[in-house]
Amino acid sequence: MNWDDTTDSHASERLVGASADREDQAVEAALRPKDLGEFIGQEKVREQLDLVLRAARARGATADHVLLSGAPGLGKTTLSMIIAAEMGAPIRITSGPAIQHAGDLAAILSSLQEGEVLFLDEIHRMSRPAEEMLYMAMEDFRVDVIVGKGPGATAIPLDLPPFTLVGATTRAGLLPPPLRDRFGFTAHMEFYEPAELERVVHRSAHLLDVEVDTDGAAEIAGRSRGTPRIANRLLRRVRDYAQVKADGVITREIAAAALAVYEVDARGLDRLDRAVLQALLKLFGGGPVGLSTLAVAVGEERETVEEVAEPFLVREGLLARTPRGRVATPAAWAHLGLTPPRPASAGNGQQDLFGA
Ligand SMILES: Nc1ncnc2c1ncn2[C@@H]1O[C@H](COP(=O)(O)OP(=O)(O)OP(=O)(O)O)[C@@H](O)[C@H]1O
Ligand SMILES: [Mg+2]
Repeated sequence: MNWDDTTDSHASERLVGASADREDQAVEAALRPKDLGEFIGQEKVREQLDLVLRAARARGATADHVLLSGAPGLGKTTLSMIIAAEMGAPIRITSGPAIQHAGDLAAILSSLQEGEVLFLDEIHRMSRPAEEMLYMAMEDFRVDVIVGKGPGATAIPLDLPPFTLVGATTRAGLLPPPLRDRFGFTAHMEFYEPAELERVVHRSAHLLDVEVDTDGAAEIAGRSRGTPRIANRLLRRVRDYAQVKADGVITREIAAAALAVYEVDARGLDRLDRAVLQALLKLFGGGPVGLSTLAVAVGEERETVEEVAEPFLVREGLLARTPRGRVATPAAWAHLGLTPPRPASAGNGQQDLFGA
């Protein structure tokens, strides 16, 4: 069992989880931007990638290998498809966990057409032997196919047509340096600004034939945790609400009322996030408190608190991880509408109790 699995299973139950759930998978294809021009935000990545692809096209060459890193739902799969589309090349899609043996990879590589894009999702979860085969394939467009077993085994070199590997990972830090170094271009995807997510909401609303006004889109964007996938998911839930409870048009009021039903607050925190903050503030005076204690207080596993709730709370500046434990920031008190206790050093009577 590894952390990825724990996190994914919890995350996919949440409306604000960043991993794709079944419904996302069904509708995402329809919402994916098809070319770089349609791809919203990530200005630097887009500009750089545009140059890489244009130059390759001008040379009539296959594009360099591209590594895309970034949190779930930020557009890695989407970009890989855009790369293929921009190069006018077919795309083959597979993932690290699907390649357990070097032979699996050899079979895929040897069937690629010239110029084809091979999208390798979750590349950090590939097996070691497959990874080593990939080094040679990326660098020399060649693999050694091992035939036979034991002392009689021989390596038969096989030339591959030039192809473009697009690797995606949520954890660039887990990639071995020799693999990372073999990518000609590495793009790190950042979380999106609210204004960019607003554009995502407007674009998706248009594709889904839903009417949303400026404030309505802003309200959804503000609760989407910097993540287009979450923006699209919240939009679908708000659309349902607008259809059932109103005239179908998404305004700020409708968006806020709908997301209140789903317990996603104005900053995109859900019930678990708020439970963690509330325990930290109300039971432990804002901390510091140990992770295990905090987890028991909210009735969750340690890993769930650490992997599912905390990253966003930390990113939002609501919670800090310190060597002495978890500590709430002033912003956390403000967000829950609570008043922080006065610090002991300000002299609030405790000194007298325990002093000489
Ligand atoms: N820049 C963008 N502009 C518009 N929509 C986007 C953008 N990036 C992502 N999306 C939308 O968000 C959804 C999720 O994107 P995508 O599947 O590419 O994320 P991912 O990074 O591959 O996630 P994972 O790590 O879970 O595989 C897609 O349906 C896509 O429509
Ligand atoms: Mg993906």
